[in-house]
Amino acid sequence: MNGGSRRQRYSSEQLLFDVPANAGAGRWAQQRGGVRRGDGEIFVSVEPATPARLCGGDAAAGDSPGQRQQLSPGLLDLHAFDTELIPDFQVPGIYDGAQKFGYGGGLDESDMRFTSNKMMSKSTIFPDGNYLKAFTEKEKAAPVAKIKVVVRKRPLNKKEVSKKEEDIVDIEQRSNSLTVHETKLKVDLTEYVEKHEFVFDAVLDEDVSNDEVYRETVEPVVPAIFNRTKATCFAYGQTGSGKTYTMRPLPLKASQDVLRLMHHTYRNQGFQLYVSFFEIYGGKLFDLLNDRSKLCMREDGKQKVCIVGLQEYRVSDIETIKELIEKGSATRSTGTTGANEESSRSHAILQLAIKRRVDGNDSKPPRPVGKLSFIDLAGSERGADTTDNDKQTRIEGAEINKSLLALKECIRALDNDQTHIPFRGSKLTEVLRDSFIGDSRTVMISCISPSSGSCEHTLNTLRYADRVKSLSKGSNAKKDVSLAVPLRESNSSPLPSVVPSFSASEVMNDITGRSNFGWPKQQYVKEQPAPTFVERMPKAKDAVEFTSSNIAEVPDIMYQLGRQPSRKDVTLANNMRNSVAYPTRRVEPDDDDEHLNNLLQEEEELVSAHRKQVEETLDILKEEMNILGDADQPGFQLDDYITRLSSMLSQKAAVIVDLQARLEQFQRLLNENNVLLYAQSP
Ligand SMILES: Nc1ncnc2c1ncn2[C@@H]1O[C@H](COP(=O)(O)OP(=O)(O)OP(=O)(O)O)[C@@H](O)[C@H]1O
Repeated sequence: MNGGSRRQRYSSEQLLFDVPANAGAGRWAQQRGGVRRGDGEIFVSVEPATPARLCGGDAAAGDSPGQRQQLSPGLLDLHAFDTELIPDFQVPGIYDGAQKFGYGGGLDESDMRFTSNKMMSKSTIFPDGNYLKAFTEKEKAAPVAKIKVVVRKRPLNKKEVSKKEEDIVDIEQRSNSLTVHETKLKVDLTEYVEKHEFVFDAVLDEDVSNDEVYRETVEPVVPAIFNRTKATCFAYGQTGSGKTYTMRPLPLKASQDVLRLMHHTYRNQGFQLYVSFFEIYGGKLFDLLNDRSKLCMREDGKQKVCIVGLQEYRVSDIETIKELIEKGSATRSTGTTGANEESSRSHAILQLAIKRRVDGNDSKPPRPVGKLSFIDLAGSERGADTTDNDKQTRIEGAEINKSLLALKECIRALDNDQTHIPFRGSKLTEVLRDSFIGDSRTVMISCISPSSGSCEHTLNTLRYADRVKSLSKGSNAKKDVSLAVPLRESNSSPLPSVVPSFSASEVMNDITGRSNFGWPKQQYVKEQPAPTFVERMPKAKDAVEFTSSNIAEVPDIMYQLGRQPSRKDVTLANNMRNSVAYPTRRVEPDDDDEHLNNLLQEEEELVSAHRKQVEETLDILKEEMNILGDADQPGFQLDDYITRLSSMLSQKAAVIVDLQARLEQFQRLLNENNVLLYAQSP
């Protein structure tokens, strides 16, 4: 049938299809017959003579073609059949076979959306959100990158639209790149747009569904957790950027795949699935599946982290998992921030653990095999969220910042195969310790808002993602390449009329402070981290005070000055790039550790200073109670009362000022570390 195509036999392949939940025989049979070939369409043939077996879930099995079968939700397992090979796309499946079996119909291509045209990677989304999917042994064994960084942009929300904020993020899915258009002001107050371009492993725009996010991120790592791999998927981004929206569906989808593999590919091999769900809030652990009971973290003799008291539920059906996830999510700590009414104040960690009972021995506990952890991080900017929130929120922010910094450090250390991994940097990384040692995979989903009002946070998120990406060995992640392009709008007066004409070398001089043409220096020098660039530069003692970005950006600076850089300018910039030595702060591999340690030490000192302040205040309070008591007594000495009260108030003020100074110092350090987070070289 359908001549002209090559034919391929999948005798040794086993293809597993998830049958959509509501795709009983009726639905399938009622579809219009046949599936046409072509780009993105499927064609399937099961030859009458080929033994094909349909089974799975509660579907009735039939062993020979021509036999009518009842399909119901579950798994459809097809093997040993022929199929036509269609260039670029093929799905060996059941549709024509189904006709032969007497279904009288297949699926029309309009009912199917293929998201991949890779051989043997087949996924179909039905309009109702159900899906048909096939895996092969080959697919299972496909290597998965150790660190994968994916960016997801959410749509503008109503609030942003009503404030007339613009979408400033362009996504180019085909090249996995995105551009942020940042509007800035020149010295003469005309606007210009600075473009920041990034490349990641995948970029997903606002139209991409949660199903597609799953396929791009977690799906490829699922088979690996049956093979001793520990995989971690986390979402990162400012509050309201869509972390929870993105993360929430992933565990359930992964569970479906895990169950499918357990019940089919690894049938009768003793694998079991366990679910746990907890949160880290203010440095403490709470079980989200056990009335938020407080948990303790302990290390055993082998330095393995155990969370004492954490309830793990053994699950074997998707409904139970769904209930558990819903229960845990409802228990999670949320609060309100300026950007999100239901903001996560904690890091929520949901773990799917695969264990194995060896030789059916029920007396021994099952052995841990692999684990998949989903982390919905609290908003990344919460530490800086000091304006419209209270003290408690700011303390939460400090804790969150610390854990994000520590998380980045751990990923970096892991990817460098460093022996020392700074797990102790935060509760989050301590908890994840066993997910990071051995054969591990990390998927980071950076969530960004497209709105102009969130530009700074978006850039910070992307820089963090870029940093994580650049940690990945062999990464060819393009760094934040910024280009300043004058706005062509009427209110932007063209700069050439107001600025003198400079050559690149003059601009270079200006950057180095030798001459500033009367213009404030900052106007020319963009804050522009260039993570690996400085590292690659040779060091020299007496080199001028350049930053890595200054030189790389000469042509950009020329643009800012309204000048089109000539080829000579660009060449000069390139030459400078290659020859000038950089004395900028070189970040040694252990610098981050040191910062982290400083931060932790400062934090300890702050807490003990606070404790001292409370004790001292209590003493003063007692004293105050005494003088108030005296005031009620006959013979009350007013002069004495005034002197003592004045002294006490001064003491109280001094103690508070002292604590305040320490707190400010700590906040500064946090902010610096935050800057480092985005700007450091690996
Ligand atoms: N891709 C998207 N498509 C449609 N709506 C989205 C998308 N991403 C987020 N939203 C909506 O935006 C709002 C904020 O999203 P969400 O709660 O996931 O943010 P968050 O990053 O988890 O915030 P926080 O850190 O404060 O918890 C929600 O109402 C959510 O439904």
